[in-house]
Amino acid sequence: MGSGSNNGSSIKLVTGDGGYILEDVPHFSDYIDDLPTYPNPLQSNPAYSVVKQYFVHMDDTVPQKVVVHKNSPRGIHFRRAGPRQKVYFEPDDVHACIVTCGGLCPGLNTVIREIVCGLNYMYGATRILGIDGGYRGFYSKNTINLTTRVVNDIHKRGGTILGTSRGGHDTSKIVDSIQDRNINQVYIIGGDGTQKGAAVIYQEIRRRGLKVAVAGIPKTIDNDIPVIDKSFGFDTAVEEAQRAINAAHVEAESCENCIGLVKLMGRNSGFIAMYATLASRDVDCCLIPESPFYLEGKGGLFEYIEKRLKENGHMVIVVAEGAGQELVSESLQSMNQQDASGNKLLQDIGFWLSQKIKEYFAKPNKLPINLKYIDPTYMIRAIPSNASDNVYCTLLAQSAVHGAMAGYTGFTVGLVNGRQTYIPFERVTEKQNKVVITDRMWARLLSSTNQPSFISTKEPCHSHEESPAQPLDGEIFKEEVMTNGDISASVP
Ligand SMILES: Nc1ncnc2c1ncn2[C@@H]1O[C@H](COP(=O)(O)OP(=O)(O)OP(=O)(O)O)[C@@H](O)[C@H]1O
Ligand SMILES: O=P(O)(O)OC[C@H]1O[C@](O)(CO)[C@@H](O)[C@@H]1O
Ligand SMILES: [Mg+2]
Repeated sequence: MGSGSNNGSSIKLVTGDGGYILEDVPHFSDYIDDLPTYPNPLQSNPAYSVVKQYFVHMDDTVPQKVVVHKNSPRGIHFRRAGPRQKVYFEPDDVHACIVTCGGLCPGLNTVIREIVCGLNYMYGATRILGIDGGYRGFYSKNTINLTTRVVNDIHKRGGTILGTSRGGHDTSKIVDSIQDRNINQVYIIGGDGTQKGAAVIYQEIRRRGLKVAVAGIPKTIDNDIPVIDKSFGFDTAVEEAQRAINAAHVEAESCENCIGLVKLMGRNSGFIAMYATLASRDVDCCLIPESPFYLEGKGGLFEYIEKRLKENGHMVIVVAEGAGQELVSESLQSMNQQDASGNKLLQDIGFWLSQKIKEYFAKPNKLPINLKYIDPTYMIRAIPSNASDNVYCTLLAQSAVHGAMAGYTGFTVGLVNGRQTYIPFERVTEKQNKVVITDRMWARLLSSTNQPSFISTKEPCHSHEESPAQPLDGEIFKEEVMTNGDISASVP
């Protein structure tokens, strides 16, 4: 076994036989000497002490890649999440806080609830503060006392009882507030931006030599966080999107030459649109940011709509909000506006597309059409999480609590190949997860909708700089298949 850190990266690397690499997460002992440890109170907890091997072995790790060839190196692993024999906090020492940042997502309240209940019921820790309204709440708002009583029913509600915001990340003010309040466990729930913010908070805490654990719980309705199998709330959102698609289908079927158009969320990644389409089977065309499309001419959207209406008398189109942004900018003046976090504000592709389709079919000799536009974007993320997401949120929250109690810090919890793990912040913030349009999942979608691929007949309307060329089976590349359908490739 060897250890060190990667070139140009701060990740703790441990190497082993057969090309084994552990991308480890930081621990208090990396920068604070001689900290006392205590036996894990779960050892005498009647619920857990009956579970054989309840504690995670210190050497347990989870491979990032489970599809391997006989000569493949063992590759990258992440530390397995779960309770450890020794903890770094006594129950009365713990002073935790929880913050939620970025957009809403089903399951936020469940994660908050389960952090509070996990700390209390598993570790006897009761001092837990809620930070009001995202990062800026650390230095501009009063805190909220979170007890098991306060959080008891919150998982049945959508949104976040703590409130959320974009922007306002002032690292020194946030860490000053953590230090002034004697907080020693910080649970940060949010998307890619939030995890970047959590990484700098961790670095500043470490620079100040504080015994404060920083744990991230990845949240995003867009499912754009890399490495992890999928983000919580995604399933719930896809399920809710079905209702809108179903309504569009019922409307479209009910009158002649009718088009039902549904806009779904997905700023840079079209996972919601893709999964909702695959699940529904009523969709004739799914447009996502990763797959450029065009309207006019051979192989274009209008030609396909005409064909489908002639064949079927109706059709359903699903468009992700980030799709075709270049097309919209070409015809409307692009304003290049950003939100408070610096995310590009999108033009309304759904409304624009509705207008364009109506204009096209209003021309002489074209089919007279009816178009029903449904925009359920905020509805799919403002609902409570479904049963499966509730369980998933519980496991994520408990994993975060176990990690912080065991002295790990600077980590994001995440499901990797079905196992709970601790992942270094850098791994989940270095890129965004996207639908790979040369992957089998997108091929499945194309074959289910029969839509044109919009590839090759015309120059793409926008480039693919961010997504590397993805090889299919049989090429000389190794491929890394994630359960969310992503494939990332590297030369052997
Ligand atoms: N590079 C960064 N460094 C520090 N803080 C950041 C960074 N990027 C974003 N943040 C902060 O993280 C918070 C959330 O970011 P953002 O609004 O991009 O949402 P997100 O976490 O990506 O969630 P989502 O995109 O799923 O809604 C904001 O308060 C923002 O200021
Ligand atoms: O709440 P806001 O700022 O309008 O956020 C909208 C964005 O947030 C997301 O839901 C991600 O959280 C995107 O899908 C969407 O573009
Ligand atoms: Mg984001």
